[in-house]
Amino acid sequence: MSGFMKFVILVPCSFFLVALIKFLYDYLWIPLRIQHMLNSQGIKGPHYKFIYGNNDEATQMTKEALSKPMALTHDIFPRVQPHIYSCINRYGRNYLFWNGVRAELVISEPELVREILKNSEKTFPKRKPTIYLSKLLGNGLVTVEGEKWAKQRKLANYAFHGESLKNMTPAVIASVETMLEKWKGQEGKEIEVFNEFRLLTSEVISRTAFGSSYLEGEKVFAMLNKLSIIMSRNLYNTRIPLINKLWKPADMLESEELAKEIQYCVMKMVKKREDKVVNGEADSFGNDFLGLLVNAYHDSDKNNKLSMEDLVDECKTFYFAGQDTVNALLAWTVLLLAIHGDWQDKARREVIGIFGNQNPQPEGIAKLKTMTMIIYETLRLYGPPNGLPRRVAREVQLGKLVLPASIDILVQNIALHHDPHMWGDDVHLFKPERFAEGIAKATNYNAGAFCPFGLGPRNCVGMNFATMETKIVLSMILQRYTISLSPTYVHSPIPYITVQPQHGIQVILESLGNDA
Ligand code: HEM
Repeated sequence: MSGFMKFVILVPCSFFLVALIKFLYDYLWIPLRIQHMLNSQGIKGPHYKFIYGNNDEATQMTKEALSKPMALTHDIFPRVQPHIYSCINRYGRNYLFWNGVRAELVISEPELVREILKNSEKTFPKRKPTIYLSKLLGNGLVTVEGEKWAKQRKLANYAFHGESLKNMTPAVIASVETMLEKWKGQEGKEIEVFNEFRLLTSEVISRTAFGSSYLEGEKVFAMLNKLSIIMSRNLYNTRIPLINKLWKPADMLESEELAKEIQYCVMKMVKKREDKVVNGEADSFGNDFLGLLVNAYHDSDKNNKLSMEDLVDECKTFYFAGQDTVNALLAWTVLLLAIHGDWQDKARREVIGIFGNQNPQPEGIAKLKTMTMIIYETLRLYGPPNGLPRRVAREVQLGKLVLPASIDILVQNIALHHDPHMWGDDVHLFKPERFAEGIAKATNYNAGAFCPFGLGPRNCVGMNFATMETKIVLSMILQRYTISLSPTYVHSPIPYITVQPQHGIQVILESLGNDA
């Protein structure tokens, strides 16, 4: 064989060999080493399967669990996260899951949860978002890191706290009034409230944060909703090396299209704000959240400046997070009140005692103790199910464990909230009295045991806004109607980013004759 021929054969062979060794190192050696390291510290879990990890089992179990409705109980954990439920029962509260080739340490021990979430800025930061999540939220506040996060968080804190919240009350009330106006004449008939609350919460976030109406954001909401469904069905999707670079599945193509379209719609809204100032119709970009963002986009100080891309992502984030979450909370609370007439009566007595037949006002809202207990208990039973994702930035000690750098962590809040060791044998019953003396007492001063809004620096920036909105909506309904569950209701909680009622929530309202 000539020297040239040897060269032609040997060079590609050596490349192939190096690539193969690297591939086996990444996809076999590293996972097995991590598995051994954690197993030897007592962390067990289903075994690593080459490339796919445990994703196929998780997908299969979820499909099966969701294939039919369930009895009307609140024991939803085995249904909405069957794989996690079965692993916790088998391997304990902390176990190792293989999301493809990524090691994911699932944690549901309150002390460790607290430590992770309190140190979410540096030691346990957020993960790089999956492709589908980045299409949904981009570099918005939920996913962004470091200095950019600090800058964006400051703006959001300002827009959704204290005085700003008080100023939003009239817009929330006006949106509820529009919904209630539509309900007039529907007494004794069936109303599907999940969809009603979808429109309402869309209207509320549009008016309060973006100074527009639901109609203006309608397209954005619909597209974000589609993106969140696509993301949920790809939650346990394995990324196969190379193939994912060469071929894009239909879901990916659709997500890219939707993300482009959303960007276009949001930029149009921003332009409208800017034009008002340019045309002299307004002397500032406004004091609402969109106004603050547009101001930051025009800021000449580069420390405060926001790029157009970040502005669009922040709008996407708040349109989505501000609507989807409260929509689900309201719907499940109404279901629980419809089933538990005693708590419905207690909540109504409290509302009438504080507001009479008048619209809610901020000072009174702060006094709604029974309603706060009901909201906490609803969030415990039907809170967001997918967990809080983090990663380990560098080798670190967590409790007694030593964790290797760059593995992922999943704080499993649904497991925490449905844990009988923490909440007792009646864990699946709706008992708001658990929270009669506050969260600290209910959790035995274990901050990590109940965190529907997260914990630590990355906790929910919209928490006060969400509870204020929920309390206003429920107060205004309870002032006017009794709620009972329609016999047509089918209990089928389904996990998207929030837990949603698959077939809606059908209730029957009877007027109390108090048209406030
Ligand atoms: C019932 C309603 C809500 C629930 C249960 C909820 C839940 C959560 C949770 C658990 C987190 C922490 C995520 C993590 O640690 O990885 C979070 C963060 C966040 N939430 Fe909410 N949320 C709600 C309403 C809202 C509303 C109304 C808004 C906007 C107005 C909002 C905007 C955000 C944002 C931007 C973050 C990220 C904060 C950061 O990382 O600095 N949320 N939410």
